Amino acid sequence: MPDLPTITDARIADLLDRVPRSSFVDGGFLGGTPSLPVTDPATGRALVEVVDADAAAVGTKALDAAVAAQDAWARTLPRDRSDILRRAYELCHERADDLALAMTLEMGKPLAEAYGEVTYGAEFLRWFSEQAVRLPGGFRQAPSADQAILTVARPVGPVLAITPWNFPLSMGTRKIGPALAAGCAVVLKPASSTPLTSLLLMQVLADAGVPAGVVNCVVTSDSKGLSSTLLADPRLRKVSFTGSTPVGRTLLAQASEHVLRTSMELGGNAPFLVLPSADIDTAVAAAMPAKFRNNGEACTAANRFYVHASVAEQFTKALVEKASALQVGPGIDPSTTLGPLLDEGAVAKVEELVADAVERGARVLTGGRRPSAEELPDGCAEGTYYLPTVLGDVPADARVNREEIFGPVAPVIVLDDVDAMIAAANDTEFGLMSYVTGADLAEVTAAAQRIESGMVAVNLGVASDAAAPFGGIKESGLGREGAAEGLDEYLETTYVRLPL
Ligand SMILES: NC(=O)c1ccc[n+]([C@@H]2O[C@H](COP(=O)([O-])OP(=O)(O)OC[C@H]3O[C@@H](n4cnc5c(N)ncnc54)[C@H](O)[C@@H]3O)[C@@H](O)[C@H]2O)c1
Ligand SMILES: O=CCCC(=O)O
Repeated sequence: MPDLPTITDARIADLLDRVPRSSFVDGGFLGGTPSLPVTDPATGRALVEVVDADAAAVGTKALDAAVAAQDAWARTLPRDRSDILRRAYELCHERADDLALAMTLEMGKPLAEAYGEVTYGAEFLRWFSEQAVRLPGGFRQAPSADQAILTVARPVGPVLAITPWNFPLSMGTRKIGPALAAGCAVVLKPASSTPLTSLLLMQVLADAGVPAGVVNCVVTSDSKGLSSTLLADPRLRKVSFTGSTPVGRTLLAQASEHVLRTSMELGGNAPFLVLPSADIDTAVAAAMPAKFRNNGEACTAANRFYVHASVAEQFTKALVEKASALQVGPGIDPSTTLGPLLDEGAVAKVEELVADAVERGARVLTGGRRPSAEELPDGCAEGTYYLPTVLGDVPADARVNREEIFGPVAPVIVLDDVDAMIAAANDTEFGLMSYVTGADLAEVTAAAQRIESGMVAVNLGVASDAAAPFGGIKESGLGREGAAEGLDEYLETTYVRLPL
């Protein structure tokens, strides 16, 4: 990680002056009058306004462009698609300062983490540039005849990619990378609260040589209008969604009309297990990013800590110590390690969940409130901050055990039996991420295999990797992103039978 740059008002003004402010369709940014504010959660002030696209009209225009570009892109040599993706990866790194600052400004993550996301997000472009020239396919002899079975991978066709605000760059590249590698054209719809990073990504892709129409980006506050228009259009062949489970459910229902391929990366409720054999330093070192990375606003965030009674006191004490040492402030300040939450609604939800837990008997061990204006740097009083929080004695019926907190709150539940810890971990409709910490390999492996989730991190707080299949089971989603599995989501298999 390079030293973080000093962010001055002039630097922010320069970026905001250059960042595109409207939808990107058929190779160009559209005109229009900006009216949709993008707010800085660190100060509560509007950064810029962007053009709020008419969902049906601009959505259809974007799909027209994607459909027109689809065949030629599918026929573009895999080597050429690979080279373009590779160039886009390089450009993301060359433009890391702009991309990172845009993310910190529009959603609040600390600048160091925003640079981390540039690396992570760009990696999907590099990984899939390498996969573009390794499309699957096969040739085998039919067992009962002198005939052959040939399988050929083909792109599914135009894709609608819908992304959330919490990882504005990587959630886009995790879809666009494999889609372009497979030969699919894309209409991206970013969250309306964080359009700037996606618009900068459009510039990256265009400058890398992605032809007009192959990637389009519709910025609109009317997400329902956009999805209902495009999902009703039979030319669209796939929807890839990252966001909350309720919205995913709606999109799955809409996608059934034209029997679309779907990929669903949905909500989580990750359990974090501290087993009897856990080394406390290792467990806490994993717990900190598992809980507080991205201000606690990650689908993978540890939502519930099930700690074995034999290590509970030591673990909780160490977690409280580390959590209370986090530096709350605006993401652009290099000393900040916990930035503001997205908006007032996000803080209100966290307050509500903490109040519910406390009413039911939980104890606030640190935090448990918003910081006062005096505890924040000048100019940040209107920002949407919440102190890093650890709750003890959290009862099983508290809402924090069931609902995604999406904020910097760690509920600790002490249990004296490993079976009970695993049963509690699995007592949720979600199954995205889980964390297991322990030094006894047999104990850890047994627990990891019994937890119902698409991903398990052992003695680690982050498992995300472009080379790994990311995704959930149960109501956390369908399909995988990243790795070879991530490319398969954008391919259809055609089977050809041949005489030998
Ligand atoms: N599994 C994953 O990989 C993953 C990654 C990041 C976030 N998430 C989840 O996303 C949620 C937080 O993100 P969010 O608040 O932006 O989620 P969200 O579901 O509210 O919104 C996600 C995206 O869907 C759009 N949207 C909302 N309603 C829509 C509709 N009816 N039709 C079409 N689009 C619609 C939004 O504008 C946004 O672009 C959390 O639940 C988090 O766990 C999951
Ligand atoms: O918010 C969920 C995505 C987090 C990640 O990809 O690491």
